[in-house]
Amino acid sequence: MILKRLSILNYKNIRQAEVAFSPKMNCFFGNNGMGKTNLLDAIHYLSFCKSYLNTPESLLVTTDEELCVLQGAYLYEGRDEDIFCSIRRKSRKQFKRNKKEYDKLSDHIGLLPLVMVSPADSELIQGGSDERRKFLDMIISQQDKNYLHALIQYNKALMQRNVLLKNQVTDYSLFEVLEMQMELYGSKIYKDRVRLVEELTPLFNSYYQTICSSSECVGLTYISQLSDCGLAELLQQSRERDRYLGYTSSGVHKDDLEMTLSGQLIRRVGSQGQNKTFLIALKLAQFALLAKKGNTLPVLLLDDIFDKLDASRVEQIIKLVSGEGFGQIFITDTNRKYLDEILAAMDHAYCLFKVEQGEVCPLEEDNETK
Ligand SMILES: Nc1ncnc2c1ncn2[C@@H]1O[C@H](COP(=O)(O)OP(=O)(O)OP(=O)(O)O)[C@@H](O)[C@H]1O
Repeated sequence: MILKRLSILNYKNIRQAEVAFSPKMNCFFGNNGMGKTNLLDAIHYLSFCKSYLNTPESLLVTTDEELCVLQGAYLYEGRDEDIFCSIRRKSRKQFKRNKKEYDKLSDHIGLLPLVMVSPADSELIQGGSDERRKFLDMIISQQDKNYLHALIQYNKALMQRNVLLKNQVTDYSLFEVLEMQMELYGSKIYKDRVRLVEELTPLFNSYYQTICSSSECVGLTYISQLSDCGLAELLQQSRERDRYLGYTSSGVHKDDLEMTLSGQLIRRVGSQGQNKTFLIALKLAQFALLAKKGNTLPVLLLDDIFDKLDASRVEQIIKLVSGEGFGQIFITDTNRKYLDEILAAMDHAYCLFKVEQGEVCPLEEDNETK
């Protein structure tokens, strides 16, 4: 899958842009705060109907404007796909595929697979378990519509159970109905997450070892109460405690993905460069898995990935992304040095852009096919 052209009207600090991309490597450089991340975020929005940075919709529209429009022209395994999105302040957004509006935005998820690596990923290590669950859920949802459906239904039942708990309802038959639904959808979510972590781990280990060129030992372990007990039983057992707490304390919404370096939690022992390497390896593993299981290669967005990495790790990453196995790549950096190294190592077509004050300018002299 390839994003051929992107047009942007009033997305954050990008007031207007019409950009044609290379099917392979697209590099963007510019000073801090110029709009490089915003550009990648707009591409992310077209795949996931939301900002990667979880920016509220009202803050996506340029400060003094009312309407934001994103339009992407894609080539998907030989056929054209046009994706259109308009966001108006204080109004429902419109999302269309080939001029037809979606009934449900969830129908769009997975159509345009995409993996983004961003400085904001540090939250995966430093943040709460919800960040890590979202990461797993987002990968599986891109491959499996039933998973996204199960997640939506599980969360609905969970919210309803929490309302019963808050209102101190004691009619257990009402709990039973909701707990049956949570068991049904929760056990699918649990099994799919277990399988994902099993599949991701060897790929992740291999990328980590390649990038750090040493034998630092890293690990991923999925932690769930469901590994010892069925969810219906857990929920029934915890009803009294949950009524006291006012929320549901057991279930797949409490699961976690443990991330370790040399057997210790990486958030406690990892250096900034080790954390960054860990996250890049994890995202490349995600890419490899989506590429293997899907019908098309995902788009890869690499936002400012070289900061904090030593020269040898940078060299390994440059080798990886300029080699085979990837499709279309968008990469940003504050200076051209690393981007030029990537372009020098490649034998494919590429585009190079300068991003300045929200304007995306192609550099004609570099815009050649080798
Ligand atoms: N809704 C908005 N309207 C106008 N400008 C906005 C809006 N939201 C964010 N911005 C501006 O976008 C700029 C940030 O852009 P972005 O994060 O893309 O920078 P960047 O080029 O990636 O920088 P860095 O190299 O520091 O990561 C900031 O100047 C911010 O004020």
